[in-house]
Amino acid sequence: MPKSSRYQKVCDVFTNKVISCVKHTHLIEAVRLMRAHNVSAIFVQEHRSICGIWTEADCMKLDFNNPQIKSVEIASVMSSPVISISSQRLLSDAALVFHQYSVRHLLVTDESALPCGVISITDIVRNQGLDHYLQFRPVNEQYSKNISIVPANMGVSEAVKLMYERNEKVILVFNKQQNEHGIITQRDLLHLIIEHESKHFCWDFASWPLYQISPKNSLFDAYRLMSDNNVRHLVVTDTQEIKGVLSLEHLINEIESAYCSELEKVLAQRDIALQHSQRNLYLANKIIDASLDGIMITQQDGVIIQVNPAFTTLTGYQEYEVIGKQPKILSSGKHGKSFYIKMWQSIADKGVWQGEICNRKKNGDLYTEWLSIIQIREPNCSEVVYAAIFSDITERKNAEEKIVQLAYFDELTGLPNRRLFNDRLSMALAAAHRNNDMLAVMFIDLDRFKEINDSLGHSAGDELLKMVAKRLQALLCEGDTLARLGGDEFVVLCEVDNIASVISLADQILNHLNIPFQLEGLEVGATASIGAAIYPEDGLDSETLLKHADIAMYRSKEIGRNSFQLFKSSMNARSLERLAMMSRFQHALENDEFELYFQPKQCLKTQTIKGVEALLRWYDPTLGMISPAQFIPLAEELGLIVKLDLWVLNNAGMQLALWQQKGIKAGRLAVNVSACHLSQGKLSKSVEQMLKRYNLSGDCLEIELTESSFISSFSQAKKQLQQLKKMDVHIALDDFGTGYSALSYLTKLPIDTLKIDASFIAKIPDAYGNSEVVAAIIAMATSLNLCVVAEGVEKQTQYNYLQSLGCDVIQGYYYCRPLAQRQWFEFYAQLTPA
Ligand SMILES: Nc1nc2c(ncn2[C@@H]2O[C@@H]3COP(=O)(O)O[C@H]4[C@@H](O)[C@H](n5cnc6c(=O)[nH]c(N)nc65)O[C@@H]4COP(=O)(O)O[C@H]3[C@H]2O)c(=O)[nH]1
Repeated sequence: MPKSSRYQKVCDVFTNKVISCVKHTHLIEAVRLMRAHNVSAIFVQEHRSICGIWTEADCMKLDFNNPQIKSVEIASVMSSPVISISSQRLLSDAALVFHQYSVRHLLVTDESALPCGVISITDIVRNQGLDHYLQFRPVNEQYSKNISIVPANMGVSEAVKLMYERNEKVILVFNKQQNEHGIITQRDLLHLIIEHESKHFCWDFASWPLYQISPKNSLFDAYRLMSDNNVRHLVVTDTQEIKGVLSLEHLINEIESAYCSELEKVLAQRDIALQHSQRNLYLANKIIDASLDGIMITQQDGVIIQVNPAFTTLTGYQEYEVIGKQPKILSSGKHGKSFYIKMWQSIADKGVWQGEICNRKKNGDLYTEWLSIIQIREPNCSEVVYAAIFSDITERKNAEEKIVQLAYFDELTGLPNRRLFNDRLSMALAAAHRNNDMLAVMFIDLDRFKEINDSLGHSAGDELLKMVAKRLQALLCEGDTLARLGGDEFVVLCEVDNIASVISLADQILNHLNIPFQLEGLEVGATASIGAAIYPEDGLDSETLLKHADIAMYRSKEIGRNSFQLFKSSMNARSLERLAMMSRFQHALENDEFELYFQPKQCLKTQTIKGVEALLRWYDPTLGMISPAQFIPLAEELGLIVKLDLWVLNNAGMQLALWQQKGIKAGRLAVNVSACHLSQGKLSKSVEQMLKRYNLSGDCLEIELTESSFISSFSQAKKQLQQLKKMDVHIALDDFGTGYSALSYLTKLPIDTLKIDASFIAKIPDAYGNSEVVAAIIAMATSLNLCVVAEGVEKQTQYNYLQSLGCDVIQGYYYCRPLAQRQWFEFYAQLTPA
């Protein structure tokens, strides 16, 4: 079908005139009506509705010999029922109806189904624009060749009968007298009804002269000739000889067949398109069903018309629960009106909206979805539908938040971490610079946190850090930042008006931390060392301020902890010293700059020497003599403590071998071993190798450990100590009384000796309870069959008192200071005169 007419409707081409008569109308009246309106069909009505149709072609069925033909009632010759078509249907649909019912006229009905006109097959064909098609068809192929020619004097009824029998729509009449041909058509038969009585012969009804056309002409020429002369038949003549008749019907048939073949093509294409779209629809539905994204389709008024299975999975609503409802069923109430106004504005402007939205599931849970809403305009109509496609991104959002949390916050305390602190510090510095403000950066480091952690376990340590964070936070003002930089290190950033307020804040912090914490049913005290640096006095940039606050904090530690220090420029030198020591220490270990000193111990009962403790000394050519109290923590920090232990063990072994050679019998040599060495499970192996290397028995060696060695991994420590005992090595518990003094260790671990910390000995004898503590320790150790050594005995009074308590051994300046090797040999020589 030509493209232009593809969407033409019946109402575009029909004749909006319905000529009708009632059932009892006589034929003659009906024919008069038809002629008056120049129509080829008349409708018959009964009770105001159309019940039949009578057309020119129906004339053929009449008996013209019937003298009553004029008064035949139309109802007896009409065709019924009448086929109708809506004026809004496409012409292509009308063509199908013509075809289906083999009729040439259809009654056209309006939107209220009332008759409003007629459409004939000719109307359709004329409107199909197939003129070009007629131009390429010669008359030769189309006309009726066996046309009857009857004599002029033949009775007209006879001629009609002949036409009916031969199924011819025209008949030629030859008038011999005039040597002229005339023609009678179906339309002429209508005249016959009217003039039935006055005319009897064919020639009386025939039209002449005839319009002629050559078989070589095109059908288009024939069509023009017919339209120009308002005739419907042409006689086909070839060199004056009549070959047949070409009627408008032939042209129409020709056009019709072309039209039908076009129509078939179009229908075939439509079938393919339909199959295609059905397949597309099938695939689309499959995809929608299989989609992991939730899909919801709504009408223009928002009513939900389709959802997919993923919608149910994500929202919890079954299909039947939402179809026909509005999408607000999912609303979380978290977005204001303006959110939805913007969303719909975007859809109206761009046809699409994408974004995050918080909705509510059927079970009430809130979830965040990534939603795309697409406006879809339905083809060939103004209807709009909306497709909402969404995925649940709650987990992703949570993960993102978690990432931000992890990136900027300390997981344990929830405080800002170093990164966030640095950001805030930079911003605060920029603002302080603009407004000439003063800022304080305060480093807070818990004292002896490691011991708490080691003795009570990591989870208790974590709990303590959380409680400390809470206490610190409670002391700060809004706008101040408290961050945890790691371990037991906290840092505060606050805007201050003067130095006094910094000192006051530090005091408050120290006081609040001094209040004991309740940790796993125990009261645990915590102190802190605090250092602060002030902007702009102590530094203009983050790095300098942090460094100076750190140095001040270290100074607090050095002066005895639980204190606060403001940065002073002189501190810088000390910190540089520490740095220098760090790099020197590594060098010292590699270059054997360490030396063992020996401090003998005395048995109080026999007044004789009872063992020796090996004490490490470091003499650096530039830094001078450095105390183990300084470099042991440094070695721990640098991860070199085990290496240092091995150096000591090896040198102790070397000494013992030498002493044996020299015949020195001073009892066991005690060696201090780090907690780390024991907890790594390497100590017994190290000792075994050393004893083997110097061919020594374990009995000549004592290992001094502090309580912290057992706490981090008790079972590991126990195993190690049992191994040492198997080698006959003695074990001493050092600094007893300073740690947690958990008595259970004394019974569960194979400990031989208990060393009372010098801090107790320094205070005895006194009236403040220290004497009682020492007395109790000695009594307990005796009852557990442990040897007791009192450390740091300097005075005669201490000596006497310890003796009165039945203490086994003393160690301290009172008996002997730690001695270098040569001095030690001399000391020993004095004890045993030759
Ligand atoms: N005021 C006073 N002090 C006295 C007296 N008698 C002894 N001392 C000192 O007390 C400390 C005793 O050693 P410690 O308690 O094991 O305490 C030791 C020990 O824990 C550690 N240490 C020393 N040598 C080593 C070692 O080779 N390895 C390890 N891991 N630690 C060591 O360093 C700590 C300090 O060692 P030093 O400075 O040598 O200090 C030694 C010693 O010189 C006295 O009458 N009065």
